[in-house]
Amino acid sequence: MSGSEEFDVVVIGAGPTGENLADRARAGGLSVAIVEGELVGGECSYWACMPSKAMLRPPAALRDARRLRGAREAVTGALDAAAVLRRRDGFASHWKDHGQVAWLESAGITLVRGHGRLDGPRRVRVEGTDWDRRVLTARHAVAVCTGTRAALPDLPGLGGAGAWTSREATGSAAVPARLAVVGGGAVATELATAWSALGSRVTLLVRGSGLLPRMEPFAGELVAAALRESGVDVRTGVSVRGLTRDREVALDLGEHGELRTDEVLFATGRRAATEDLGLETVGLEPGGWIAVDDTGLAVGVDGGWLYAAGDVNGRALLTHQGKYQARVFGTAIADRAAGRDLDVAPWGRSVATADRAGAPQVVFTDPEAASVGLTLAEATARGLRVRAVDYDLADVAGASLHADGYRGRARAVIDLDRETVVGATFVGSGVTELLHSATVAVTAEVPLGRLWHAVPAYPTISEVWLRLLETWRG
Ligand SMILES: Cc1cc2nc3c(=O)[nH]c(=O)nc-3n(C[C@H](O)[C@H](O)[C@H](O)COP(=O)(O)OP(=O)(O)OC[C@H]3O[C@@H](n4cnc5c(N)ncnc54)[C@H](O)[C@@H]3O)c2cc1C
Ligand SMILES: NC(=O)c1ccc[n+]([C@@H]2O[C@H](COP(=O)([O-])OP(=O)(O)OC[C@H]3O[C@@H](n4cnc5c(N)ncnc54)[C@H](O)[C@@H]3O)[C@@H](O)[C@H]2O)c1
Repeated sequence: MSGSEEFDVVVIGAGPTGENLADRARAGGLSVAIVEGELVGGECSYWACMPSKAMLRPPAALRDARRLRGAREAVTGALDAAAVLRRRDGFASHWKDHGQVAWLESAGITLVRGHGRLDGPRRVRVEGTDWDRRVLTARHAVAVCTGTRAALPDLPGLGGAGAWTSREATGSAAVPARLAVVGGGAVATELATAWSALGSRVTLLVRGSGLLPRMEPFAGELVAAALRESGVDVRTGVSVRGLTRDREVALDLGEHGELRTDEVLFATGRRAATEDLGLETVGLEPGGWIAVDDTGLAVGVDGGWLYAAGDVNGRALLTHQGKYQARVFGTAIADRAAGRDLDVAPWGRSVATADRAGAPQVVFTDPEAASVGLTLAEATARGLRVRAVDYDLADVAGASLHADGYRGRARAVIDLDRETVVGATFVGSGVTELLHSATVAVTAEVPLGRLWHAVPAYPTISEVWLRLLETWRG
């Protein structure tokens, strides 16, 4: 089949960002087509957030029980890895997308399956499997929401070695006896944690000096110490020079010798999925991140019609930030189409200010690492006059009740001129749900004087807020 159809908005990529942007534009009264080349739901649903967290939660529950005298006595068996992976398969919807397709239909969004490419201003050419080509024309906007792919280093032997990316590492049905993980970011640390708990002997090969380099240094230090205690061989300052596979994989580590393993996961970052997107037809360079302004408009494209949201613009590679941008940019598209004024002052309705000032992240390692806003180093680099206030979470009553021998730490980064919190980091078991309180404090710019009246319930881990404020006041 071949044809040309017109919609108010055409979205390329139906991951969490594309779905939400389409929904907002539709809610604003616009007709919307969404183009998807693989599964509706994107990376997050099938090969990233959902399956990885489903693999991490059962081991975490088991660890929690084992950390409590009286409860640990009731834990008599071992983790059932096969059952964990079957449960994981359910959270990945068995890699089928009919649930999300039904949602698109209920929202009145037209799904066009196939690979989308820009074909000049406001036009998207789609190549499908059961028809040659469809051309979609957008009256108001095209939104690129194509996400990222794993970025692999250019190493001798990598192509033929059957190395894992995050896709295989979140989808494997078998537990490798030995697994090498290359990288030190969120993907590497979470998947090293998961596969180690499921029974693999894991070696973590980190090029830099520590883990989780985007967070406060103590986050990576605490996570590395716990990984080592759980049996993971964490090696820093190590680079892979090349690899070969016969029955097993041999990694050349240069002066650090050779490592033999059954599987190797490269968790070495992401690259924008823009290399085969027709960007050259609208004057942009293929292959890179698509830079946008705070309303989502692509920089360097005339006419105010091309938007990019989510991972593909490189602002914050997190599902919730992609969905946030989708809400903001989708509403801006509808407002512009209706001729309504935008609200572009910082924190206004039409701008994604939180990407730069208040993006939260939880890394679901053991201990969990949760952060929002700026680290001390980032705040200092931005020229802010700041002070870091630290507190040992083990000294909080709620934490000591949560686990025997609790280990963890908290930091608030205080803007000394405005007396507000510009960043916060919590590392410890059970801190994930604490993070949103910090996100509210940072994005609402709550003055410390008022935060003093926000009383945390006793005895919860949230009492760390009181301790941080007491430490600040001295
Ligand atoms: C292992 C792992 C774990 C993660 N865990 C978390 C987590 O716990 N929390 C969190 O917030 N973030 C997590 N992330 C990051 C998260 O997955 C991404 O931020 C999120 O998926 C980005 O959403 P998106 O919609 O922008 O892009 P994607 O989810 O990548 O979706 C893009 C969609 O576009 C489609 N597409 C691409 N090109 C085309 C084209 N030319 N034509 C048609 N369709 C196209 C793709 O098929 C895909 O469906 C994790 C990432 C990884 C790798
Ligand atoms: N829980 C979560 O929120 C979560 C979980 C996973 C991923 N994510 C997001 O997905 C994105 C991708 O995560 P990631 O961990 O893949 O990327 P990353 O960029 O955070 O970390 C990549 C790591 O690989 C290392 N590296 C890069 N090239 C290398 C090379 N050639 N050899 C050896 N090491 C190399 C880097 O030094 C770094 O430690 C991040 O933005 C992350 O926040 C979020």
